[in-house]
Amino acid sequence: MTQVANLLEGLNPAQREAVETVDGPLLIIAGPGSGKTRVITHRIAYLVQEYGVSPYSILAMTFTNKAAREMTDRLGRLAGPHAGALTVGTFHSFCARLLRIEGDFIGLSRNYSIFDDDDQISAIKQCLGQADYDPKRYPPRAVLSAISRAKNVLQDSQAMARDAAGYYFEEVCARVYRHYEELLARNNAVDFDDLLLRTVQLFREYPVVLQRYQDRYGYLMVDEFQDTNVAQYQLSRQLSQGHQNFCVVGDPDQSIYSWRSADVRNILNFKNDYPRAKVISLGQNYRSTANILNAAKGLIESNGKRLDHQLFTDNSTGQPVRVDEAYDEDEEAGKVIGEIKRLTREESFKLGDCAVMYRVNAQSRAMEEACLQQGVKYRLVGGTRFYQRKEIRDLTAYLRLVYNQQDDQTLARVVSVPPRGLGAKSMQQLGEWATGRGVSTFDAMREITLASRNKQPSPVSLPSRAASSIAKFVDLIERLVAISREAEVVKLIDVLLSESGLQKHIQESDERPEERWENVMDFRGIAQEFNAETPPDGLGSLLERTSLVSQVDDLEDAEDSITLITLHQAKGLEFPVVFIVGMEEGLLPHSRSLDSEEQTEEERRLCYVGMTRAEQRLYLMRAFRRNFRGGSGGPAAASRFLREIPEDLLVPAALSSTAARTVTSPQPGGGSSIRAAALAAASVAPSSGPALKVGDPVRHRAFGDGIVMACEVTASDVEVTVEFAGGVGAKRLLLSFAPLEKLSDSEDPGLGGR
Ligand SMILES: Nc1ncnc2c1ncn2[C@@H]1O[C@H](COP(=O)(O)OP(=O)(O)OP(=O)(O)O)[C@@H](O)[C@H]1O
Ligand SMILES: [Mg+2]
Repeated sequence: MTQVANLLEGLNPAQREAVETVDGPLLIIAGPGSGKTRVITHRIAYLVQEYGVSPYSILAMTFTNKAAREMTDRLGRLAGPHAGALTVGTFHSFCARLLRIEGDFIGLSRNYSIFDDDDQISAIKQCLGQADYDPKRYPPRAVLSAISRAKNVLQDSQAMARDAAGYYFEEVCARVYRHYEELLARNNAVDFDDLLLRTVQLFREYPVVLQRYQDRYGYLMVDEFQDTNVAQYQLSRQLSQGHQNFCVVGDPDQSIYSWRSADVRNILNFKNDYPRAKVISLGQNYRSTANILNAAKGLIESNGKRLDHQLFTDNSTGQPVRVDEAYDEDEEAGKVIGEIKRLTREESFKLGDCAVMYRVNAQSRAMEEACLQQGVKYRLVGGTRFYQRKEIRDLTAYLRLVYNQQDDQTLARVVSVPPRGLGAKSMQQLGEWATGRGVSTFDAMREITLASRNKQPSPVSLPSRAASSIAKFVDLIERLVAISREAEVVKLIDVLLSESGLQKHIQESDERPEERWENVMDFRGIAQEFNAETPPDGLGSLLERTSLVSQVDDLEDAEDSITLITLHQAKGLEFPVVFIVGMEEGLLPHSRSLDSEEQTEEERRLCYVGMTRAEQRLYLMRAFRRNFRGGSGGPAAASRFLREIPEDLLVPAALSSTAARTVTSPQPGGGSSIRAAALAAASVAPSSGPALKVGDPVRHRAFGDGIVMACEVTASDVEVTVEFAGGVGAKRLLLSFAPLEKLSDSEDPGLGGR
């Protein structure tokens, strides 16, 4: 009994009510950090300890495996040895297990396989062929997405076809879908969406089976209910039909998965589907300081359609949210790491207290590198490490071969990306011949090419197609080698990308071509740093850097390490210190979301989720330039979200960067009064106007003297065009960063009046 008392003690009255409501449907809608997940875990422990409910009959669904693990951990502490008998997992893991046992009913044998992304795409390609559709007109990725959407609303191919009548693309997809179903069946396989769909179908067609699971699971709970899709909701309804002991917790303001067909309307439907449902809201946030909470609330209020609910905290005010700006993503990363080091040195924080969150995976690259340079351990949640991504490995393999043609290992990788008609058999023959003569594969290729150029018979008998492929390949590599000896690294990369066909290969790939190309451009941005070295030393240094970075896998699970994580994956988690990087228009909100208000609102919720992960410190960072946008590093305006946060809760942080890097571009740090004025103008508040006007004479630390030709106020800065004397010409500069000094009129360099 004392244990039960303890279970309830740590709860406020609303939470306690939720825990004690053990029978019937229960809907808990509440904001971040209000204890929703805590209520679920306590409720489970309470059911077991107070009511003697068998843990075997409790099913709790979470959204990610990580969340499931965290809940099991918390339950281990609360429910002790009972915890093992509980079923806690994601919808997908629950269904996968169920289908292993019951799949026979619907023709799936026990050893069925689950198709991953690559498998799915090649299956779709095959099906497009069977149905006689041109994959150029019907991109497999788009077809697969349409099929996935149909599956998420529980449509099989027939249902999809019925719905598609009159919409040509959908009709095509429905036909491909039918072939795809057959293919999956032939392979005794399912895809990710099928796990849910097939389980719901199984329950529908075999009530006996459903009955068994209804009997077993007398209590059902779902966390993060705002992110369930139709299939997940349907499955929960089936399971809870009889007893209706169904408890869901969620927060409409944190719904961030509509792109995966999650439907926040499930929360609203809940009240219709379960009219007896008790609704409880939890108003108190226990996670964050008042400043952090209020900043987040200020942001989310910009969303139009919201269920209004109260959210307050008794926590201390805490420090203001810190906002800082950097020249580019590397400086941004350097500043973040510098501040984290300071927090661990001067305050009581540990590395494990700190998390850095970002919108897209490509942003992890700069952070990973800064960690490495500074010897700070990190763990990357989800996502492949930057240098291990396929497109980056392909590109660096080319560079490595150009640097050292004796590397057979690397040649083997490069030779078929993109495919160039050199089959495994030819390569094997070639390899054997080379080994026999004790030369590298590339040298052997060179000999063959030389022979054919001199119209001599080939020393190895190869199909003529292979021989001509080899000659082309040798040509390509030799040309690149020549360039590498005289040109800057970036130039080499550019020629390589276009002439090897790698660029086309990546941009036309089926798998996230945009994101992959962004990664390549990000890599190009890194390479820029080595441009200054004499060729081919720059290439050598670049390669050294990349291999160093990819050799530190063992850092991954280190306990005392900072966490690098996307905003999407951060859902449900909490950290004492949070940095959100890349607060820029086009990134957060993401450019793909800008054409619809609804999607922009989802981006705002995503930012809200990120901010509300923070317990004590929150930092919002932006960079003026970001290399992965296309290598040129176009300037980006500050995120509108920064302006939407109440200004009095923010302070400029002016963090110092620890990154040891040589910068050739204009750098923050000039001490002129114009800079101060411009910084004020460039703060998160809308600009108060330029401190320079057209015609003003100015002096730049590097470019010399010039005249202001144009001033343009952007969202967060002032862009000035200055015509410099002495053959330097016109430059466009960001006022807040350019080391510009206004001259008195008597110092006019004499260009004026044009
Ligand atoms: N009554 C309470 N007393 C003390 N701490 C609490 C109380 N309720 C919740 N907490 C703590 O507040 C933090 C947030 O709780 P929890 O993670 O359950 O919130 P949540 O509503 O699930 O948040 P999110 O919406 O972000 O998932 C946790 O550290 C939790 O232990
Ligand atoms: Mg939670």
